[in-house]
Amino acid sequence: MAAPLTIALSKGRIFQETLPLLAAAGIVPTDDPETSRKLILDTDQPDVKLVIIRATDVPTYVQYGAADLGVAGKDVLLEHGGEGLYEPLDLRIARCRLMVAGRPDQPLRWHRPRIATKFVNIARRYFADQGRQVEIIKLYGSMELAPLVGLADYIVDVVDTGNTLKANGLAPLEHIADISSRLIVNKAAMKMKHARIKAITARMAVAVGD
Ligand SMILES: Nc1ncnc2c1ncn2[C@@H]1O[C@H](COP(=O)(O)OP(=O)(O)OP(=O)(O)O)[C@@H](O)[C@H]1O
Ligand SMILES: O=P(O)(O)OC[C@H]1O[C@H](OP(=O)(O)OP(=O)(O)O)[C@H](O)[C@@H]1O
Repeated sequence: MAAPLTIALSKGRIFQETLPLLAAAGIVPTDDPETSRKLILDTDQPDVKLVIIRATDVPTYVQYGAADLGVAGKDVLLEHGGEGLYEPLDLRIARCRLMVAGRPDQPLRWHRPRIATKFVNIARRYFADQGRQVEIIKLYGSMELAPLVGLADYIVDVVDTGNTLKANGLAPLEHIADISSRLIVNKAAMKMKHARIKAITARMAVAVGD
């Protein structure tokens, strides 16, 4: 009898892009998170469940072993810190870049410019590494608004096409990191359920062309 497994995923782009990779590992959800209100989804394998949570909560569930596996953006993992997790596979999905952005025409506050972001740890580390003093303002979304209304001088956010920045008169200024989503594994589960997790990782690795 195989060890039961719980996999943490977020709705939206990660769920959609993870579906074919899960299928390659022989796991097919029998509930759809976009239409179901259930937070624990069944799969075609009776011993494999999916838990559907906020993207930023995925590393926390896996860190504490509430889920054995998860899929999380590298941005979310850098912000979380990665404690209690292994990150065995780059799934190469939900690709984007973490950038500093701002209004190209905006007069800059040279003394401690204000940075609005939901990635406060990443931003603090990035500017500290460069010896730049900044004031970080924590937001939970729509960061692009902050420079438009004078809340901040710059933002730190993910950028893909650049359309959101452009639509708001902002421009990408500095590149912090290339981002993609990663398979993450609870460290204890990696020991206790090693064969099962290794098999899933190997099949997903083939599917992503690793
Ligand atoms: N525009 C984008 N293009 C490609 N990938 C993106 C884009 N925006 C975010 N991502 C990546 O996809 C992941 C999930 O993004 P998603 O928008 O589903 O969640 P979120 O809204 O950032 O999280 P939360 O709901 O916790 O606030 C992000 O962590 C990031 O790695
Ligand atoms: O460069 P672009 O292609 O315009 O993508 C960048 C946007 O994508 C993300 O938001 P998302 O679409 O996930 O909406 P959200 O704010 O609800 O997370 C991010 O916060 C940017 O606003």
